[in-house]
Amino acid sequence: MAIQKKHGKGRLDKWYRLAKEKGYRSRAAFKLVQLNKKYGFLEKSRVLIDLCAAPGGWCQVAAECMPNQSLIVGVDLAPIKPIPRVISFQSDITTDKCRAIIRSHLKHWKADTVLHDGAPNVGAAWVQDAFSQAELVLESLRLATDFLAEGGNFVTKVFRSKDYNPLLWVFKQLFNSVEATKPPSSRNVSAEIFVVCRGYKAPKRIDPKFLDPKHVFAELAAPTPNNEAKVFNPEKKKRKREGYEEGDYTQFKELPVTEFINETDPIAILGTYNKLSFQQPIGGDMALSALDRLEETTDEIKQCCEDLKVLGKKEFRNLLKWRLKVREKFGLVVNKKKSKDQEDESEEVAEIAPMDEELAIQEELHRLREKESKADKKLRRKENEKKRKEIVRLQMHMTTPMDIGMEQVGPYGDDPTFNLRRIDKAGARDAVVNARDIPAESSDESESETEDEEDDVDGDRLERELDGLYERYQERMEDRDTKLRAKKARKQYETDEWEGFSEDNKSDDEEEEETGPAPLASNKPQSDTLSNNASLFFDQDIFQGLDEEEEDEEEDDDDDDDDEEEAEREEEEEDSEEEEVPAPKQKSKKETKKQEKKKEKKQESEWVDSEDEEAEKQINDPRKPNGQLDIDIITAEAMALAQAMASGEKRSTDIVDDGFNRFSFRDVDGLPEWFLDDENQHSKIQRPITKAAAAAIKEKLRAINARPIKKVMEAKGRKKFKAAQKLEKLRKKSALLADDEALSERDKAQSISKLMSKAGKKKPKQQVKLVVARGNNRGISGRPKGVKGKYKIVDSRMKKDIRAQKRLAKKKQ
Ligand SMILES: C[S@@+](CC[C@H](N)C(=O)[O-])C[C@H]1O[C@@H](n2cnc3c(N)ncnc32)[C@H](O)[C@@H]1O
Repeated sequence: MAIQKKHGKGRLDKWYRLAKEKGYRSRAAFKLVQLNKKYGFLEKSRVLIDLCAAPGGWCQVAAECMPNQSLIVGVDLAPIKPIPRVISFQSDITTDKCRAIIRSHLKHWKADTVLHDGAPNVGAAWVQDAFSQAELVLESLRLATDFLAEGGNFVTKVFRSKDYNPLLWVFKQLFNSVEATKPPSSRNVSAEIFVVCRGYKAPKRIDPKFLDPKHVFAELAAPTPNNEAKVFNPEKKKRKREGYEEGDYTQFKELPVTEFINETDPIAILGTYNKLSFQQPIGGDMALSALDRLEETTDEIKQCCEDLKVLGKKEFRNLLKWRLKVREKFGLVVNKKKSKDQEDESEEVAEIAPMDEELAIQEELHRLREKESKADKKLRRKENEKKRKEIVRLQMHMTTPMDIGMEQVGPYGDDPTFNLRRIDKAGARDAVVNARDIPAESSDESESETEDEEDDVDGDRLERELDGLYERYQERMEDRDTKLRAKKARKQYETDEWEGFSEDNKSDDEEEEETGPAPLASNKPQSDTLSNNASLFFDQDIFQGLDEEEEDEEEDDDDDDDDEEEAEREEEEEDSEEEEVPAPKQKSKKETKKQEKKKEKKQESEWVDSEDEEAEKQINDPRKPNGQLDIDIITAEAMALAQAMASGEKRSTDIVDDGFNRFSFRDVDGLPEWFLDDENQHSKIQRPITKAAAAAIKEKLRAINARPIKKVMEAKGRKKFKAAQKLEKLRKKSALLADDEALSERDKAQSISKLMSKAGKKKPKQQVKLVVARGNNRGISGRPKGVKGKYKIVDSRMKKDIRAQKRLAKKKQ
């Protein structure tokens, strides 16, 4: 409050800090922010009166939320420092003078909203203190009825007391809708709630009794007690919910701290009072007057005493502990070890001290239990997360880089074999098992030579293993079904064109095929074209260096090429200028180097890199690596022939024999091309086709055709990408909302669900506006005047053309 002195440190609650941060003059500002968030009355108001406005937090919020050029008038007993866009003055809202000033500011305008956040000032010697909160509310309502426009809003603070219901009744007579709410920024310990009255009925005449405190808050005569009923149904004791005690309308209660030390029920004091004062009452205990000088009375304790309403559990515990210490110091607590007689003497202490200790112990226990359960939860969450990730990886057929596993189980997992459990294909696993014996490259430069030699030996072994693996791989490749290979080649071709957004789109078929480690080309496999197991295998640390080496080599290569060019240039220069340059020598050296490199490259190129290159090769080269012809069976004849061979009906020699027939040696010299084209269709042996072969080919073609075309895939990819982007945007927005401390949990949830539903809605398709090319639009090029968005210029000619086209189409049908 404006006059009441605020103790900055004592009110360090979240809203206080937020208000400071956002530049609001009071934490109360957030109450209006939250009320407006819920009811949205500020945005709709053009004229607003803020009664009891000092220091001006509500006025600031109103100025922020109301439309430009709105009229905001703030009044308070206390002065209000100027606020942009706000007219403020000092007056008592219960007086006619205040009414007149407001009128002078409003002129002929009516107010859309009247706000009232007044509370009778406590401690100051004002006459206005005589008013109770409820009376002040009624006064503000009276003022509101003078200025409110029909349909206007009245927002007021009320305290839960016995006057609350009569007040609500009055509001309901004057407004269409009356809702009581407690914004999150209002302290729970505070009895205040806010009543939002909307839709002022603006009656022509208001019965003065409605706004007269004497009538509104008049006590109803107590009904005559039914003593007979009492005998049979004894009265049950009800909890007192009326709010303030009779005759005690002050909100701020202060107690000398000495009372807190002396009293037998410290917890009740902490719950009732606002402040524990260190000012010693006249004639108080001298020893206690030195309380604030005790070393136990830390600054924190003093701050806690300043405002008990903002304290948390921890602070209360600290205060209780401090009280115990002080009591001990002043000899108010009898030590447990002391004799029983003494215990009897200080009856009160024996009762209270253990209670405090027990409280402390209980709280401590509770805290420990909470901590333990938190740790448990965290562990469980972590494990669940781990499992979830694993499942996702499995589902997506993603390769698991070795170091992901390491995260959880140490640098090499539980098992020093790099945990290659998943490589279950015998060849690969054997190789890995052998490979694991190879010590990892040591970064320690001071390793002895013998260790280096060992490394070399192991390196050779690794080479051998890789050779063996590759040979096995080649054998498997040869055994492959041609159908699957063609399929893969096609797929690979497609993925070359459009990779989409999924990390791994391999089909099950492909994965089944990719059992062995992928061949190496340029030593380093490309993980996105390898099978899971192969990628796992090549993800091992021992392969990591190879990449760099290769890059280095490439770089060297480039350098070599450059050097070579340079050398050549130099040679030319030498020829012309007859200078003595060791270029030829250099060149010969480099040439040999280059040749060596070429040789190496040639060897490497034999190691087919990945499915990608393999597929390409298969497309371009009709031969397999072993020299056999690589023919895909794509016709029913070929399939029938293959079936006959597979079932032993025919042998390869029969096929060769069949090759020699009457069409084998046709004399085509001098024949025209058109004739040959036609002839070729018939000048061949017509082989019988079996039903099964025809069905197999049909099925094959169906499978090929079932795959989406490239454009469809691209469109799908784009759609997926856009959806992902949208989702990401939404995620960011909702995270921002969730972090916004100014919003209540309910508001946050509402805003987020609003966002979601908005995002779910499809944008309506933009309508194309048809503009007829007549008048000013005749013969114009470009956008016609006054037309926004998509448009299409049409004319009568076009209409006729379209009609003619339709007629033709109909005729053709
Ligand atoms: C809780 S504060 C208002 C805070 C204000 N809404 C804000 O956001 O900064 C209550 C105010 O009511 C004022 N007040 C109490 N009785 C009043 C009266 N009779 N006339 C005018 N103002 C009064 C006090 O001066 C005090 O500043």
